[in-house]
Amino acid sequence: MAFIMDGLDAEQYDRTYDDRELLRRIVRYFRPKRATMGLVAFGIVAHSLMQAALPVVISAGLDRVVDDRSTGLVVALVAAVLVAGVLSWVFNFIQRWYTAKVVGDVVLDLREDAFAAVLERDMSFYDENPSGKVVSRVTSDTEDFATVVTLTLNVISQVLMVGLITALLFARNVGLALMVMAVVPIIVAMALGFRRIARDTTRHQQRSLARVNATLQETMSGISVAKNFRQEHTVYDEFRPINGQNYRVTLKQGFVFAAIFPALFAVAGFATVMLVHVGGGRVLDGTISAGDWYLFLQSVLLFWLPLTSIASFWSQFQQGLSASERVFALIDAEPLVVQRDPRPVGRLAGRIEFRDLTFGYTPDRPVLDHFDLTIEAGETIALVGHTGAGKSTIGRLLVRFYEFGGGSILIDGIDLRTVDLTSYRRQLGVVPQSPFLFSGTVADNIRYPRPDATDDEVRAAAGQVADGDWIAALPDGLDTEVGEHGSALSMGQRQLVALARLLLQDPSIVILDEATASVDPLTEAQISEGLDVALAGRTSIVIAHRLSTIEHADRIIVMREGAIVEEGTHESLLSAGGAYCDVYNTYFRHQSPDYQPGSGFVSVTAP
Ligand SMILES: Nc1ncnc2c1ncn2[C@@H]1O[C@H](COP(=O)(O)OP(=O)(O)OP(=O)(O)O)[C@@H](O)[C@H]1O
Repeated sequence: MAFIMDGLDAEQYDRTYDDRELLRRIVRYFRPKRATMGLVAFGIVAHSLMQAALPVVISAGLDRVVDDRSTGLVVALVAAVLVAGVLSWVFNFIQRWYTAKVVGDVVLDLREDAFAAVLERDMSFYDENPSGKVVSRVTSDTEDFATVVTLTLNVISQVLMVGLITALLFARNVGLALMVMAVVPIIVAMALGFRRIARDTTRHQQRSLARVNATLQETMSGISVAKNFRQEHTVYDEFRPINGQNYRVTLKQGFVFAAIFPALFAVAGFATVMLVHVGGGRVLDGTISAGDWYLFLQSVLLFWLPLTSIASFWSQFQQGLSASERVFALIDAEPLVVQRDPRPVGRLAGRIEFRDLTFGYTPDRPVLDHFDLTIEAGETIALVGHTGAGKSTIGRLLVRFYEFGGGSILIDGIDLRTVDLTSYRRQLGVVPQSPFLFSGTVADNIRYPRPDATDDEVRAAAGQVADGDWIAALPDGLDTEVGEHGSALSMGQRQLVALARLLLQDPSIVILDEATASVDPLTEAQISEGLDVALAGRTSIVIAHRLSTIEHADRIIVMREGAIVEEGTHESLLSAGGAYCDVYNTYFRHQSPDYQPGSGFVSVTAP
């Protein structure tokens, strides 16, 4: 059986709440909806009363008709049944209408809270939790939570009905009523026994569905790569076992749930048979009237149905409960990046110090180990080194996407752990290798860091990048729609938009991961010009991939395996013949204007 559960372990941030804690959290969402809940309660009580009244009216009518066979009595009985039926319908409608309203409102709130929590999570959270799984929590799990609520309200109504019928049965005939009651403990015991197993299978089912979602999501985001390499069949082969697992887990859940109803109905059916037998005998020997016998048989039907649904309710209730548990776990996930005593920062000069910094994405694999680096305000440094050396990691720690283990980062002498992240990040301009553009126009994207910027300010920022020449090449200028993720623009154009966005933001510190993708010489020149303007007067950390950047940098930092192995200017490092020369030969040599294939190597003389 173990293979069915492969990969369905709890996620790291999953919590297990006890039922009371969970219910307390759920109730908190309902408190503001008291007025509507009042209407629901009214509908429940009135509907239950009407339901219970029907067999009483008919039973009393039957006894009278037996004694007095008048047509008027039959007509009155029909009218009474009709009125009770219509009222029962109206109250049922009120109950369900307002239940739908309350549930809708609560799901709305819960989903907003879950989404707000998703936005708050650190980047490390997204490393560990594929976006598809997170999406499942915000969508289908909040939906399942709604089921809990609808079910709970139905069950309250059912309990009320069972209470009324029980009182009625005892009032009519204690002996028969006791016979009916004898079966109740058996049904309750069966339901309770079923409770735990239902919750476990349900939790597995939800996790496996989240796995399906995560796989689909990943496939969709990488579909162009898969098609490029003609790997559709591999993607399909990976999806099949995950989908198959969901099938098996869902089937198991179905079997578990399917077992409970027949078992409960068998017990209830047995009790009804006994009642027909004993009740019929009593009518024959004149101990009870035919009306009473009818009342018992009808009431018992009204009694079993809610009771069996209360019992089976546990299964679905558990399903919703484990869904809400997952949503609350998402909302409650502890942030790893914690700002102690955060204080807003004013305009920063931009002096950055990494002191004895230690960090690893996983605790057992440090990427930076006792790392030291000081960058002066306004200085431009170029980080170079082979792939995986830790260059991007430095930028990510500076943005505070991840929490570091030891040491400190100081900005203008202030410990980064004590700054208010909103005011700090406003002064950080981050340009990733492949700039992300949101759907909308070029102007919308430039305006992104400062939504209040005027059209003139947006135009001015765009005009500062390479004198604005690039705008003329866009079909509708700044009003050009960029398409999903900027797909309607070329890579070079996206970078130019990102630079204009940076200028509008006017940060003190820039972290720029230079694009590796090559662009045409004209765009290359425009980007180069744009960079000169964008970086001027700001502290800049450039993960450099372009020769012109390293040539213009104030200082080049050469990294290897998370440590600085060399630093200096382009000329000084070239003449030193050390690690930089090796990096130069690999990445930058061919970008020289005098480059001839197989030429331009500098000799590496130092180790
Ligand atoms: N999100 C992550 N989770 C786990 N390990 C990571 C993560 N990101 C990077 N790493 C690891 O950390 C190390 C440093 O990565 P980093 O991205 O900083 O290198 P880099 O020098 O910027 O490389 P590149 O030039 O290829 O971007 C690498 O060994 C990488 O595998």
